[in-house]
Amino acid sequence: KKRYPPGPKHLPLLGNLLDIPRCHAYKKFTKYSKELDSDIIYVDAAGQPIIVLSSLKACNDLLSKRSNIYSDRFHQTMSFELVDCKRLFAFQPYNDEWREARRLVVKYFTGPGKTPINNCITEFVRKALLPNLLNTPDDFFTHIRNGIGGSIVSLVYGLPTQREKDPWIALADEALACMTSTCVPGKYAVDIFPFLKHIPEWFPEAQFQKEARVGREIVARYIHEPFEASKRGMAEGTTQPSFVTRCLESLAGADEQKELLIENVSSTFAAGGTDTSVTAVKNFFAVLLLFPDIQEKAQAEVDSVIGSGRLPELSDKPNMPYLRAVLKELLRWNPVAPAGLPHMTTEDDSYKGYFIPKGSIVFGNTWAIMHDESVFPEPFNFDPTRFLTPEGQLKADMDILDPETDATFGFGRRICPGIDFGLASFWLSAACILACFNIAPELDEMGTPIPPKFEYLGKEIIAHPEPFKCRITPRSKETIALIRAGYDENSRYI
Ligand code: HEM
Repeated sequence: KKRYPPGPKHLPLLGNLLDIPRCHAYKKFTKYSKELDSDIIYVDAAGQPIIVLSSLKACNDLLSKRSNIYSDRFHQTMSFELVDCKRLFAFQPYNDEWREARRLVVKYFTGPGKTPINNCITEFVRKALLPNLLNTPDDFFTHIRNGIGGSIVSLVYGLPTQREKDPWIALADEALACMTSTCVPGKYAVDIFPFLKHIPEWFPEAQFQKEARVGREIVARYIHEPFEASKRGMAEGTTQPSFVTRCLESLAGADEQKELLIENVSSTFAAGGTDTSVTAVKNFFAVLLLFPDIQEKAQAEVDSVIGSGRLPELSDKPNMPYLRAVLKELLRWNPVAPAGLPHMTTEDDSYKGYFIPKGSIVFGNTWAIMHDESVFPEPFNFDPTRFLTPEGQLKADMDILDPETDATFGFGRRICPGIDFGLASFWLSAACILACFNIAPELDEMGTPIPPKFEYLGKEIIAHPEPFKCRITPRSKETIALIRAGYDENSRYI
């Protein structure tokens, strides 16, 4: 008899389907893992095996070291078929089409030659994020989206981007919301019982069909329209050099198949980076509000490194260990993608004597890994010093797990290809915000600070905070002048 990993008791047919919550499922998985004292657990979703790995070692052993059989994606009827995300390589099975897409990304976005990426991030922070925060601070959620998301869209498509309310970013936003909310495992009955996809939209309880139709239309527009606009701009000479223009030039005379590939890679890359990086920066605002002492200490470090008369640059990063530790702690304390993106096995396997069937959905439970008290004592406390030596330098030999490199960005062959981009935009935004602004709680009519409240609904793959309020004020006249000098107020465009 096959010995499956330990798991909660399950019902016949339904298995643990009724035990898996629709929100924050990773927390329930963490609880099971603790109760069963095992870093590998087995959950049965109406016959669909789910393996949850709750230690970095188990994730590395399986998702990384055996990534030849752990790199497939779960075929979710809702997102993959009904919303038609199958064109996006993040959702694609582990096959030649995915490999070809991934090769293009690696060629253009990773390794040496990242200067265009860094320049683009710097430009968007200085010409969009900072001026917008200065001019209309209450809309900071939108500004983060426009500043961070805009840099990715611009880098990929080279289209002129508006400093505020850019229509391409708005379209990307809408499409992302559809993608991330429809690919949550266990959320839709049609993912468990695929025959439900044949139910018509007018049928009672077929709300998912309406959601799928709306999502399908937006995702199709998002994949196609910016790509076509970029091609048009290339012909008219109005597009800046970008991933799309470079690919099309190097594949001159490319056939329709190759164009579809470039379109797929562009939209996936732009989508993969936007929500994640934007969420990390929103979480940074939350931390500044919650821990004013940390804000003060990080500001002191930034000031001491940049002196006066300039803004932080990416090259300052090695000289700001405290800020780096704050950002590591933020990625640990509140992971952007707490359960990562599920992988799937393509062959039977065994681990620690347990049988793992082919076709299992495999989660690397980042939340559990980052809140393991044996690795991070008092894991729910926000404490950047856990990454620092007593002298205030970053621990060199990271005897402790490093959230910048471990788990946060996934595992194995599917690991996030936007790590460099994500970390650079996160760091530069944080350093510039600290250099230019004080972030404080809102005041009530009596002038008393309102204690900040944060809510994470946990309904999607990315754990974004619900909108919250804060007071963002420039730190000095000098910072106002520096921000104003960095962009052209008379132009709508960046
Ligand atoms: C804080 C920032 C970010 C975080 C936390 C993050 C996290 C992740 C995670 C957990 C995965 C799943 C990996 C796996 O399956 O094991 C992923 C995949 C991916 N990410 Fe990121 N990411 C970030 C930024 C970015 C950026 C900036 C880009 C692009 C500009 C990007 C593009 C992608 C793509 C295309 C995939 C799909 C890879 C594939 O399936 O082959 N990400 N990311």
